[in-house]
Amino acid sequence: MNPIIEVKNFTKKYGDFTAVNNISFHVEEGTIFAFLGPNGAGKSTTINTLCTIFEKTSGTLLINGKDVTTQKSEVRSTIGVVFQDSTLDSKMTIEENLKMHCVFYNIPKKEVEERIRFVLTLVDLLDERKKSVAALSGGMKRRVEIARGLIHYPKVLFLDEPTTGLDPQTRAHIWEYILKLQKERNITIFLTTHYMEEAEICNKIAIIDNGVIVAHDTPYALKKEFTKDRAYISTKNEAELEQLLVQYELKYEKKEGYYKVEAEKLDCLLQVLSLHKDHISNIEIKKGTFNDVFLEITGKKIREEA
Ligand SMILES: Nc1ncnc2c1ncn2[C@@H]1O[C@H](COP(=O)(O)OP(=O)(O)OP(=O)(O)O)[C@@H](O)[C@H]1O
Repeated sequence: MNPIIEVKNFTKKYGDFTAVNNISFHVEEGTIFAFLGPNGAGKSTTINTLCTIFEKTSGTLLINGKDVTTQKSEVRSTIGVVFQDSTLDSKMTIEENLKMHCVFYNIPKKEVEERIRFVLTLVDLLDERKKSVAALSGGMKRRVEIARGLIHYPKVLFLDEPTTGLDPQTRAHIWEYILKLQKERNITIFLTTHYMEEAEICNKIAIIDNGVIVAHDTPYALKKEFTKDRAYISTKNEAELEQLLVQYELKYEKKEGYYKVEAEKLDCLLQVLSLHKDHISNIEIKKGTFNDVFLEITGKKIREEA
């Protein structure tokens, strides 16, 4: 596949402070890429530099082969951006906001109507086009922002926390649109999120912490490397279970009323369970989660305050 975003040895300093420290990664065309990290990790700094808003300190950042420092206007015509905070004019209607954006992008007048229809159809808002933005729900506003980000038919769409602050149902809808854009339009999506279940939907994830990329892979590979499945066993004969766990070299922790056992060596675990089956009062096997991946790699939860 073709890398549409290429970042090599990117560093960004604010005065003496290094916010992003020599990171490299690439994003394949037509994929969904998630940039994950705790507060202050360097996500916005990277996204803003890729979108030509901030200047890099050093390194190379290319979008569709164009340099974000020396070919700004070529890059801008290739990308759409949806920021965390709404930048819609709430005094105007949906349609007026989109028309204004067409002017910014020098879209020929004869194409404006067709493009507005196209992008509003994508986010299911065509019938609402005459509504004032001030009257829209948070989820609808976000959909208008996505439509606006697509009006110049970009190849790459940047979404900075596209679903933050939205209720679960609206978040699910926004995701339907994101997946539709990828599947039907082959648009590359670069997003930041702190919802783990969203990161798991993406094709690739880069985890950034303190300005450094600490992991970069598919959700499946990251889970495989950084999480462990566990069995939670309650028994009526603790002495026997402990003796079997030791005998079969299974790592375990004794908790209040149950044993937490690492389920990596599945053969051994099954053997222990079969030998001990008459004493087991309850058993549950839990898969490792993406939260475990993040915790394992960064040593902190994605949002410490959450
Ligand atoms: N203009 C600036 N001047 C000085 N330091 C800054 C500036 N902008 C950001 N920083 C610092 O750079 C680091 C990275 O910030 P950045 O906004 O990129 O993080 P982030 O991962 O997007 O965080 P959040 O999830 O909170 O938005 C932080 O320590 C931040 O305080």
